[in-house]
Amino acid sequence: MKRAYTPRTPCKPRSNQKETLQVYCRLRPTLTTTELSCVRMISDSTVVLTVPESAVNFRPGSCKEYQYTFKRVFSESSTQKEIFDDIALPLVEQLIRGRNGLLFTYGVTGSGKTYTMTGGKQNSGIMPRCLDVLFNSISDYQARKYVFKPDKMNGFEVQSEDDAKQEREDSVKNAAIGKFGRLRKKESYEDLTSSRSREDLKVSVEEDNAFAVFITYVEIYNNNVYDLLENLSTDIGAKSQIKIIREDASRNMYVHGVTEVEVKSAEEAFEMFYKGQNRKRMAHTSLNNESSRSHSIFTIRLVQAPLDMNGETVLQDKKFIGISQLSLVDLAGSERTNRTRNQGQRLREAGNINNSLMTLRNCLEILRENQATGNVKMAPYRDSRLTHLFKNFFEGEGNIRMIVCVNPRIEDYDENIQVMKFAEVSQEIFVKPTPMKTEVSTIGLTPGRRRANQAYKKARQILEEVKESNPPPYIPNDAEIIYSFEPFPSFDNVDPCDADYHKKLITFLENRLKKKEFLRSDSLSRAEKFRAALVEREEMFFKLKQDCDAANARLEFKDSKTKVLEDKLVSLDSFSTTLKKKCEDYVEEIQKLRRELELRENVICQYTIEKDKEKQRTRKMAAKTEKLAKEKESNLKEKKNIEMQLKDRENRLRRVKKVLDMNDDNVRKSKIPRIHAGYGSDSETSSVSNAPLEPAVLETPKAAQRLRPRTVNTIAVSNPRYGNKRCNTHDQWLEHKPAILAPLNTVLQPVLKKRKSVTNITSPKDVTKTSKYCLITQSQDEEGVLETHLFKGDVLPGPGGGGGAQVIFNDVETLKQTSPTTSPRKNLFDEFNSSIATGAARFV
Ligand SMILES: Nc1ncnc2c1ncn2[C@@H]1O[C@H](COP(=O)(O)OP(=O)(O)OP(=O)(O)O)[C@@H](O)[C@H]1O
Repeated sequence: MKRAYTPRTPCKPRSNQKETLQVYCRLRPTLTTTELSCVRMISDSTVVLTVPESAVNFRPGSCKEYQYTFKRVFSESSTQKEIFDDIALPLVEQLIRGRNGLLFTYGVTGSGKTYTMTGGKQNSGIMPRCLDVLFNSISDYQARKYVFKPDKMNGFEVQSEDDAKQEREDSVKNAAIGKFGRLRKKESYEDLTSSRSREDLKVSVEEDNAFAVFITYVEIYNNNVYDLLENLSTDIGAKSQIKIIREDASRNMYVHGVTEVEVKSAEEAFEMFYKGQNRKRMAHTSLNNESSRSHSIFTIRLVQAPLDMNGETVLQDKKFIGISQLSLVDLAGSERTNRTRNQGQRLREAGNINNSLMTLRNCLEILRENQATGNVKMAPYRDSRLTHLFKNFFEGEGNIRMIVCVNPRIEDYDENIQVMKFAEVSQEIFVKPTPMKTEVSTIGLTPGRRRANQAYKKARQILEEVKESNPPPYIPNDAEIIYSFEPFPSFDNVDPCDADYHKKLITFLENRLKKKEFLRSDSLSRAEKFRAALVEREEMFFKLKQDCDAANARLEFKDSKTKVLEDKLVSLDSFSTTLKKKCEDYVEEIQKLRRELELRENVICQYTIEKDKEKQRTRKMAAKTEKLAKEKESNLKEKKNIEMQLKDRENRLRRVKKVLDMNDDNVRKSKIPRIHAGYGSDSETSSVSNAPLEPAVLETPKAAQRLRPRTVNTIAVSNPRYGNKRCNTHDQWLEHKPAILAPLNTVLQPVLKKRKSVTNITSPKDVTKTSKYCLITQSQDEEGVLETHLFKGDVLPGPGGGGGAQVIFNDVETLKQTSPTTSPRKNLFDEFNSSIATGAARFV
């Protein structure tokens, strides 16, 4: 076997504290048992590569082998647990002790880098196991969320409990709004966490410190840094921003503006990891179904700070904060493009991956050379984001470990050779450990204060629970446990002459003495403080007792006052009840009255309506009355006219009478029958009633004919002027009148000796046998005025001598009487009747 490359013995570290970069090799199992392998493990730390025929440097006939030595080589059958225990667990311990660590997997594509770093469901990789161990160790000593807060400049601040509480409440509200979405169900997080294999290991921690864990997850893709935990806007197609790498105040490199998530459990951290993993750029290539196209960097940052002297809250001083980080880097696989036959984007990605890996190799080579030769050649860290970000680690700060993953199949030989060479050389680089910032002794606080505080709280709780128990409860005194010293180192199998052991023992005893001294002085000062506090409490107690007595006296006084007030309250209560009752009665009464009022209002309303109607009727009546009054007035005027005419005629008649009187004698001789008829006005009536009437004698028929129909609206009386010469006592009168005639008695009746009254003429003989005819009609107008007409005429033989008769009317008389049913006229009517009666007596 020919050694192609003999690793140089690592350069002597300049200081004892320095360590070399540790490189491990892991062989991936072949897919099938028949698959040919070109890698062979010959010891725990050595592998041998056999040049296959397909290799570039294969020379026929020669069988070349290359041997490489690493810190440790893990065979194909090595478990994830073995890998973790050996490689990552020390890094977690160092993380808890405050030292930085960097672990990266390196190798050809498909060689098992992601598998080693993340693993699967049943075989958790390094990352979940690191989280498990970390949280197993610090879970009892975690600070409340947001007590430690990133200052956005790669550092942390410590917040007061109140501020942290406020921020917790705010974050709950923001989470409710749902801006920062949780993982989608379809993602594999739940599947992976539900039944994943967990680490039970625990590392001892500084109990008087409070811890908080923050995680970041970034990827370097095409030489750009992207934040995989960034809270992207909900807009469709929103892309994460390119982040830049900056140097902090302590000259450490960090990704500026990266999302740092505080996690309180491994599950929470794991959930965040898978959230980022879903965004990570993966692709299907001919060599790996799920090939990482970017370098992913998952960083766990552990922040710790001492508790205050009471062991209760974190010391509010930034300078005591200790920050350590463990970066787990899953590098993208190196690949030869002619083998992968990548094109387009995949080809560009491959180019970038290879470039950054090349830069990593260059930087480490220059670093190694510088350390070996003392040169100060500048390593091209800035050529790649990957080397730029971990510059501090490569320059010696922090612990670096590398796992070289090897797929032993012969197709990967050429690339594996390059990887092996680089990995072996990298082992020669030295790194120096970073000391933890916070040392207990520098703070000057009593160790064990967290436990002391817990014991104190426990004792108080016991006292609270059994306050009045007699005898007092037993309170366990944990002081010994709290302040106990570390046990003496074992003396078994110790060589008494071993100088190293002596040295260790002396150091141990010195530390123990120092601690004892510290505890004693601390105890004395505490005792002093306690005594002072006791005196102060005693004084306070005395003062409080006095206050209490005074308060008791006041209380008694107030009690008696209260009693008086209570009695008053009782009487007021009963009074109030009575008033309430009355009030209820009143309310009832009011309701009753209201109902009544409503009824009355309804009646009034109805009455008003009727009144309005009545008014309208009255108005109509008034109009009618007015109309009637006008009519009456016009009638009166007419009546007056008629009276005037009558008077005028009477005057004329009187003059005629005078003429007649003068020929009285002649008249008597003429034996003309006299007709007693009396009609006249009121004035005539009065004259009739005052003096006896003279019979009217018509000298000739012509004089009688001059009499015209006359209208009289006063009581009729017998008037001699109306005597008709033809109406002598020998004339046979036919009185034709209605069956029902208003009782006129003698008023309209001419005193006819021979008279025949009929209501209906049935035969002409009724007429021919008479010489005079009188037709009586009656009618009554609206005002109740009764008009009686008498149409008089002579009966003459009918023309031709056929035995018929004809009546020639030659006189008409009209009598108007007021209806006796109308009250104002009734008196007049009575007067008329009585006057008629008087007058009639005289005619007959
Ligand atoms: N030690 C192992 N035991 C069992 N299976 C393994 C082992 N290592 C890798 N594998 C399997 O090999 C396949 C490729 O592994 P992985 O994805 O981890 O490769 P990779 O180096 O990350 O590739 P790339 O660089 O392309 O991302 C996966 O299916 C993985 O399960």
